[in-house]
Amino acid sequence: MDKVFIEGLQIDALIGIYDWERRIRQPLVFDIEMAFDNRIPAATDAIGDTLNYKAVSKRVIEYVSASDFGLVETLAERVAAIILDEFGVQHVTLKLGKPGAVRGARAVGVRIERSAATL
Ligand SMILES: Nc1nc2c(c(=O)[nH]1)N=C([C@H](O)[C@@H](O)CO)CN2
Repeated sequence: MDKVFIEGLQIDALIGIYDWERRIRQPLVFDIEMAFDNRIPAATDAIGDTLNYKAVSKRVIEYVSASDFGLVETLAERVAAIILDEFGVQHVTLKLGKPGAVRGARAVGVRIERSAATL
């Protein structure tokens, strides 16, 4: 299946389990891959036939900026559900990285795969 992807989408959010983390905003980085049949927009050359990565990015930025979860697991799950529910995507792979959260690691975080069929 074809994919539409969004790579390295950086968004500042309130996230974390420690008291000091509840008082600051931290950068999060999203890599998102969404299954989509790109043959139709390729034939019509029409933006309306695409899975519009700008529209998805805008929605993810809006949601994550306003969120305040403790765990990256929770946030990743909610963002994946939004993509499946609101954009008619059948399958999504989402990596959520929290750079700088662990000294010595470039980033830590989670990678999840979710399907509309199993929601
Ligand atoms: N699996 C997870 N482990 C940890 C998380 C998390 O969200 N998922 N969060 C933290 C702290 O908030 C950490 O990021 C602060 O440095 C620790 N482990």
